[in-house]
Amino acid sequence: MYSVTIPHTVSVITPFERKMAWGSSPGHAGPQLHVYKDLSPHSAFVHGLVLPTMSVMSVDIALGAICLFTLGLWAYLSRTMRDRLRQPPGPPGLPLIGNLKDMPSDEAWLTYIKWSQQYDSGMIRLNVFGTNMIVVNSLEIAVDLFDRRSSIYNDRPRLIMLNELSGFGWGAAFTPYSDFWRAIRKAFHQTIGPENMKRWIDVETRASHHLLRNLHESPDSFAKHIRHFSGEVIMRLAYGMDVQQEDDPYIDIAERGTHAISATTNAGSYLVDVIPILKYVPEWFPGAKFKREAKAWRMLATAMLNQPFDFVKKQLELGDLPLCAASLLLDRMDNEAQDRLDVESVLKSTLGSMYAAGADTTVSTLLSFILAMVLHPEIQKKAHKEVDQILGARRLPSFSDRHALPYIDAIVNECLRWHPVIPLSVPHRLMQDDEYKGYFLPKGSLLIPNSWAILHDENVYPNPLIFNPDRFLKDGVRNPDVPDPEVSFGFGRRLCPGRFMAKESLWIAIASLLATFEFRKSIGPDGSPITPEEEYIPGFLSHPKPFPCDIRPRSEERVALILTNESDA
Ligand code: HEM
Repeated sequence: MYSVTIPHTVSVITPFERKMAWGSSPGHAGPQLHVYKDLSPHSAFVHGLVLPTMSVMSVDIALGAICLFTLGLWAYLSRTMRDRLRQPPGPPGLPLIGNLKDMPSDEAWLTYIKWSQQYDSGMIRLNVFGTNMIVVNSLEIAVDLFDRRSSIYNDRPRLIMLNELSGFGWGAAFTPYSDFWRAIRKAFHQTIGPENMKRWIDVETRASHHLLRNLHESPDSFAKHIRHFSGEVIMRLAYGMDVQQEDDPYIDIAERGTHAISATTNAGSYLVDVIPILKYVPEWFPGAKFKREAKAWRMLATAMLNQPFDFVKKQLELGDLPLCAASLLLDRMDNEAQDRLDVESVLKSTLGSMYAAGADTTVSTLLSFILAMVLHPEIQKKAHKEVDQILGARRLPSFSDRHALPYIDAIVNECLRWHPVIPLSVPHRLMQDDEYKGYFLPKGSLLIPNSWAILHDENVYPNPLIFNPDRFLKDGVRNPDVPDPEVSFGFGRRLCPGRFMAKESLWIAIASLLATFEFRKSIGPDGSPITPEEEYIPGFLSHPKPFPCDIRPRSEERVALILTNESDA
């Protein structure tokens, strides 16, 4: 009844050998052709070796298919059940799509806090199309995983739209955990690490003076001036470039590049990140708009990476490159053996990442500062008082005043905490299976730190929704019992390498703005003040929605200070 075909490659093996034969050999791509000594019609059939005759074929196919299906289903269910039982709790989800329908579109961090309360767990597990996601809502767990187990919790997910299609793979924040990434981190440390920040004091102070002048000229364009401040600091510090005060072409490219990055990193924007095979859809295919967008963004990504670096090369040839991160790195890299890596790529990625990761983040925090000042005149008054005690209307602040202005430091901290720029921090990818507090965390899981939840923990920051710089002070000085909002800069080995620069730029800008300007509610057409809403644009990076604001110099003496400050001479 049966005809058995044994191909040339077939061998006869024992049950032990059978165990070893499945999937264990290098390069093995699936079941191999073997016939077992205890060959029974069905077992042989299941392994695809028997070509049955027509008379019993349909019955055998049906039986075989049922067996296969049952075995597969059993394996799938038992694995899923086992993993689910041992994984952190979370909404149950549906077959195949998992929690796709549960995923919150707006202010996701609030939904994650709610689930944490509902499931009484500091970590929540979600699954979308088979991708395991673990939202970390508690500082304790974040420290345990990202800091104490940092060697396995600091990779990044595969970002198809951003890295592979749009060409932003050079960005440090999106680079996998690798030697290349380590070289970039080292370059950051050598240029804007804590002991190097003194080098950039003049750059930051000068840009803050330009900010004051621009604001005096056109106060209604305050958002544009803040953006320019941040761009000016980074372009000068990274590439030694003195940018134009209006319409600078390099800032323009970098700005457009960062917009593209925001558009692609907003969670759920692109289906191709969930269904990678879509990457191969041709551009002309209906619905393949993402491919055409990616093509345009690739040009921006290349320009953003190369154009300012070409400027550096040109200045080097002319012997006219001032002290900047590029000049420091070129000096060091010449002296250090870095043969394994492409030195120029490391350099370009480091410098390009400064703008990509540093510009928008600083802008958002400064806009939150202005919003807070408009909403809380009493806090602004207190800040003015502190600044005036030290500076009067005689001079603008400098970094040497910092120790004497604790309230300004507290305002910077509160701006970072109140509306964290990245409320759900950049996802970290788990590099191997792990177990934590009895839970099984599978390799490849994406860990999403809920920075908002941690920075709004009532036990640490009472009344967390209220803007209150005093929470960081005790008897007028820094209260050591209240932690700095370092969490706003991320976690573990991926912790923001630009945080020292960010905090200094924020400090000098905020101190200078308070020394010279007053921020008030605008007056509406009916003559009554307009209270701006505390509303933020949804997205990966959180920005205040545009709001009206009346900005005026505090006195004529301060106008004189703004117009005649020394660093512009
Ligand atoms: C208010 C300002 C800033 C905030 C709130 C901020 C916040 C963050 C956060 C949350 C991360 C992700 C950390 C993680 O994955 O755990 C990050 C990464 C990063 N930041 Fe910042 N950042 C700021 C300014 C800057 C500046 C000024 C620079 C550089 C000039 C910079 C460069 C970077 C880089 C390169 C990364 C990627 C690090 C990596 O993946 O290894 N940031 N930042």
